Amino acid sequence: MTEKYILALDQGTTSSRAIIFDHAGRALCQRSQEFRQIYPKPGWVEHNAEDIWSSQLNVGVQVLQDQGLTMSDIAAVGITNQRETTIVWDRRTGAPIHNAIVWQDRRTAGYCDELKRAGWEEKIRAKTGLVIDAYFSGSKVKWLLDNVPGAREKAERGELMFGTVDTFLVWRLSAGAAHVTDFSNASRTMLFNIHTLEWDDEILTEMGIPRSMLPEVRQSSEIYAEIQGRLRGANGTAPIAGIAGDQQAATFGQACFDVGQAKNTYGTGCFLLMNTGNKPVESKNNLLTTIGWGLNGKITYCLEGSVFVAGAAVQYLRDSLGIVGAAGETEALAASVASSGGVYFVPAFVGLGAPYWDQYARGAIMGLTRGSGRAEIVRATLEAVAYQSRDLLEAMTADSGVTLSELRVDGGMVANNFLMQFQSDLLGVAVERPRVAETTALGAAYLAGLAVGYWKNIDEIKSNWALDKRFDPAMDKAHRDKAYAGWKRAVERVRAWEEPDESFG
Ligand SMILES: Nc1ncnc2c1ncn2[C@@H]1O[C@H](COP(=O)(O)OP(=O)(O)O)[C@@H](O)[C@H]1O
Ligand SMILES: O=P(O)(O)OC[C@H](O)CO
Repeated sequence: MTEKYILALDQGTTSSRAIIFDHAGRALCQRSQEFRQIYPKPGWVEHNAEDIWSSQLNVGVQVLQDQGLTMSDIAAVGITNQRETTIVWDRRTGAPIHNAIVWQDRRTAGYCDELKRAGWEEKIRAKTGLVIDAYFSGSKVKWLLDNVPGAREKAERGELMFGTVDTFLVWRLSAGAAHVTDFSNASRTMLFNIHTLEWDDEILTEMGIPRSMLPEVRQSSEIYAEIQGRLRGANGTAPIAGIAGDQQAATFGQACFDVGQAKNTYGTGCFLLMNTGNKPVESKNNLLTTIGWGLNGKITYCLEGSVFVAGAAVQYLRDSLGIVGAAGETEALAASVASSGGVYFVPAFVGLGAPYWDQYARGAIMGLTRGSGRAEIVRATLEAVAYQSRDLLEAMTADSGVTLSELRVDGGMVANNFLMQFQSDLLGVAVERPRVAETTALGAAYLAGLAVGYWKNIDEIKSNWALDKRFDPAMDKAHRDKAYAGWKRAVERVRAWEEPDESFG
């Protein structure tokens, strides 16, 4: 039999990627395509769902061509995606009724405040594992139904479909054969009960969201549908057999299968997830309880800390301030000075996520003196990513009782050795960067491959994990605690800055 491969489609916030993996978990070939970010108003972030679709399809087709393969050489396709981002489309035409509302979008902050005032906080946390925040899909669906002319009536007539990006892609890739999502993505909607594993009627009623719009929720590793259309090829097709939100997929790709194992992903945002096993752990420290994956009829839960802006702050230096030409330049610039000279950058462009959950915080660069130059600001930007991750790890340790001996890392920013060393210094914990940095795509590939027997079990996968570089802490505790105390002061200065917008429209 000729060798088969797994195709992973990784639809991220800033780019769509496709990667072909072999049985050893090696990436043979990859393609990526950036697409447009749309900022219609301050605090609003949208994507054109057709850009998401066309960029994802293009890279899928290209990566097969690059390797001289067709779908018939692929054992299974795995899908992983930016989470929470909300798309509503017409069931009959397949056309989205509006741009996708991106996870970072804050337009529903006012409605979330209303929910809090109405006393929903405890109930939402108990049912969904989440805090009430504009981050999650539920309030975004409500906004679309309330604001797109005719949408609510159509939804009530069963003519509209809702999906996170995984759902939309599977719907399109299967030519409308499957309207599905997996447990990990459903757990990010604020509409899903993570204990009963069902959409929650009480929350749906409160938000006025008809159940008929919602996808069927399935395991993260099973056959959902077959690839159709342009990606299919003439000689046959392959099943879509894995779906997981990108952070959960990365946790799987990092082989964090044991309770207490954790990974931190440094992409547009930063996401620290710890495997807590088959029982949900309720956070006392403002983390989220979320579903890692559903596999072989069992749910694995995670605690998650989500930071909205990490690499996006580097993009801001490049695209808005123009003080670096490329993200990679930040490493040498940051290392060119011994410290940030007391400069702190709190990149709260869209408020603050865990553990602060402040929808109205806004960004600031502070501690500036006449000596604060480009290098200091660049260094403060990278340091901010590490400080935010320390915020998450402290909460995680308090909630789980687990003191990590090492932290597995991945995402676009881990190429930055300065950041990785500073992270280790600041945490006092070793930071381990694996050889395959594309662990998100790898996780989706593993989930798809497990469903079709390409890999036998997770033990086979565990042995694929290999270390690229380990960063050991080299900063003394007094120094690290002083630097971190400065960060905490800086965060206090930016909180509750923006005036709440009561208009919700
Ligand atoms: N060498 C680097 N140093 C610092 N930041 C980087 C570096 N390379 C990439 N980045 C940042 O990482 C992010 C891209 O990471 P990626 O994991 O691809 O993100 P996403 O999946 O969210 O689209 C961008 O925000 C970019 O600014
Ligand atoms: O696209 P990423 O990698 O920034 O991930 C986005 C997260 O899934 C948002 O929750």
